[in-house]
This record gives sequence, C-alpha cells and structure tokens, in this order.
Amino acid sequence: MNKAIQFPANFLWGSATSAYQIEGSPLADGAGASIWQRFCAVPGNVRDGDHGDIACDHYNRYKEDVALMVKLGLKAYRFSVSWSRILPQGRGAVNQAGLDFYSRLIDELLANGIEPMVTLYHWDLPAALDDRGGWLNPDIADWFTDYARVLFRAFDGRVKSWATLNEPWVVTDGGYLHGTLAPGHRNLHEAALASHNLMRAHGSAVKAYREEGKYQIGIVVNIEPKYPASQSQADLDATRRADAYMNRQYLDPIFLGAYPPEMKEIFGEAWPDWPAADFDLIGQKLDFVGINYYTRSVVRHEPAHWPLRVAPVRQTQATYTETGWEVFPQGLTDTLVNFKQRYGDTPLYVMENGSAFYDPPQAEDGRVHDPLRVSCLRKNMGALHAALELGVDLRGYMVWSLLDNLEWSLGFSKRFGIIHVNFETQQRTLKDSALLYADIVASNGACL
Ligand SMILES: N#[N+]C[C@@H]1[C@@H](O)[C@H](O)[C@@H](O)[C@@H]2O[C@H]12
Repeated sequence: MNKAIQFPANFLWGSATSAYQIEGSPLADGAGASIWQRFCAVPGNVRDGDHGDIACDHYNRYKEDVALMVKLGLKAYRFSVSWSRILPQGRGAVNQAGLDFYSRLIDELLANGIEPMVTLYHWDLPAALDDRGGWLNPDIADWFTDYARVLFRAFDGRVKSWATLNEPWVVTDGGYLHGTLAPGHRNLHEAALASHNLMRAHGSAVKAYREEGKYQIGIVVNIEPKYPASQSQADLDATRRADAYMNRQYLDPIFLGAYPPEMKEIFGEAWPDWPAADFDLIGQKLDFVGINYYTRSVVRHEPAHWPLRVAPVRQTQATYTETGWEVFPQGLTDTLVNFKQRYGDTPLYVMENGSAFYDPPQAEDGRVHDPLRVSCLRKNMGALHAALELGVDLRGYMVWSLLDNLEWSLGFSKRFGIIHVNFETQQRTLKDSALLYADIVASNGACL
C-alpha cells in the first residue's frame, strides 16, 4: 500500500461472532433447544458430525475471551443472543438465567471499554417455534418482536447498537431452498414465504424499538457483488437475476418499498403479490445497515441451474479461500459504493469480513502463522479506505471472526478466526492476523 492510510478518528474497530458458533452449553441453565441442535443431531447434516455442544466453550470462558479482545485493543464486539436461552419455548416465559448470562457478558465488555453490538437473530431459531412452523408461520413476526422487546427492556442503554437479523438471504436460501442449513427444507414456496416473514419480523422489531429503545438499530445483510462473465445479453440478464436474488432482495423493500421485479422472474408462481401493508412495516427507517462481505462472483447464464439459471465462473488467476471464495478486495469497495449509489447515505458498518485458510499447527515460537489471512486483511483494509475516500459513510469494521468456531454445516473444518482455538484443549492462540489487526486498531490504520 503506497499511501499512508488514516481512518476517521472515531472509526469503530471490532470483531464478530455468533451464539451457536462459539458458546457451547446450548441447554444450560434452562435454555431451550434450537433448530441447530436438531440439525446437527441428524447424521450427514454437518461435516464430521460436529455440533455446538461445546464449540469454543464461550458460555463458560467469556471473561477469557473478553480479555483477549482487550489484548487486541478492540473497541467493539458484535455477538448474537440465543433466542432460546431467553425464551426456551421461543415465546412466553422468560428464562432469567439466560438474560443473566448476556448481562454478565455485556457488563464485562463495558467494564473493559468495549462497545457491545447485539444481533437479535443469527440463525438459531428456538426448536419450539419451528414446531409451530417457524419462519413459515406469519405469527413469527409477533414472536420475534416479543423476544426483541425482552432484550430491549433488559439491555438497551448498556447496548446501544442492535441488529435485527443476520443475513436473511442465508436463512432462506440455506434453510428453506437448498436445505444445507437448519431447518433443512427444500421448497421454493417455503423459501419465498420465509424470506418475506423474516422481513416482516425485521420491520416489526424496528418499530418496537422506536417505542422501547433510545439508541440505534439496523439489519445485517450479506452482499456478494455479481459481475457478468461476458457482455452477452444472457449473461447480463443472469447477473441481474443473481444480484436481485442475493443482494437487492433484502435492501430494496427496506429502502425502495418493493422487492426487485426479478423475484417473480426467479420464483414464478411461488412469489405472490405480497400485501401492500407489509411494505409499510418492512420499510421502517434504519439507523445503520451492516454489510457482511466475503467475496464476489462472476456469473453466466445457465438454464439448467434451477431456479436462478445462473452459474459461477471460476477466475483462473485468483486466490481462493478454503470455503471456495475468491479473494477480491475490490468487491468490498464496490459493494459499499453501490449501496451509497442505490440507497443513499445510511451509515454503514462492515459487520463481517474475513477468510478461511488452512492454519499450520502452532509453530515452535508458540505462534500460529497465517500469512494468507494476513494478506487478505491488509488488502481489505485498502478496500475499506478506498470506499471512505469515495464518500461512503462507513462507521466501523468487525473482523470475522474473533475465534475459530463452528462453521455451520462445515463443522470445525473451516477456520475464520484471528485467534486459533484448539478444540480439544480450548487453548486460544493469537494468529499473526490477530497481531496485525491489533496494530491496525492501535494505529487506526496508519500502520498499513
Ligand atoms: N461461511 N462463513 C463465514 C460466516 C459465518 O460463519 C457467519 O455465521 C455468517 O454470518 C456469514 O457467513 C459468514
């Protein structure tokens, strides 16, 4: 990088995790089961039969992990709350012990000068609600709002930054269309219905926050910019469909009052004309949008690939991560600038960005050397700064992830952490990427 980088003085540097991926003890102290406990229990659903019964044992080791955040100098920590710890049946009776855990975590963060940023839903739906249809039941907007109100009333003030959902696209594409994630359904109609109910629930919770809360609330979406493999009309149309399905599907109804027209083109009769009143609810004004960026995709028209009729085109000269994602920092800049151009100047946070690479065992010097992740981190910092220089109102960056953790159906096989976790001993070891990130935070980017 040839020019000293300076980020805004109050730029918020942090890290991100999610409850089921790190906490362990999923049924401790009165907690109810989630759909992810059920999903992991079905042989073949998760690589190597991995599950979240222990994970990073964060439920018991949270003070140790906060101390590591302090060691890295982090200013913020984005984490999610397990709905079924708070409401074991998903609705009704509150489990005070569940609230108490998150209260202890929040107080530990605040005592160490770290801002808690809470995600209400990061995929671990209470199993009891799934028994009632889960995201397919329109009542879930009220169930989610009731859950949100419990947290707003308990923590707002100590928590000043709330996000309703994490990556609604993954919830529906993985959980209801392709069945690769909990609850493992494969149904086009269900995917459409779940997606819309997620957005209704989001809007309803934001509306409730305006009655209950005094600080900021937003949503976190994954954005994967799409680039055409050629300028043929077929490939350009495929790119448009892919962008609508994965990216615009969730931001258009919030900021533009309607879903992209391509949704009917993709889903056909499985995509109804949703009630107009729903868009009044979904379109609640947000204080920020969180963007999760990992990669881009270059796409071509492929009639055989249902329902999108799109296929990715591998880039021969590129570096790919262990999750098969192209390392493409320019896509991060493009994503942030595209948001500004299409939706305006709502403040943005990069709420997840990182990379999974094979980490060599701990070296003789006691360190875990992860040069590829270090290289990616450096490149992504440049991409962030380019977006700032192009006028994007970017407020902060949360690296994914603080710890190696349960990578959903990939189990523990993919390591995204800047801190290595030995899952046999629970030993944490800072990787070189953690040391670089600490320098970035301490110098506000000037070290790059
Ligand atoms: N895969 N992958 C890494 C990461 C996943 O671990 C997070 O839980 C999701 O929010 C998002 O998909 C990104």
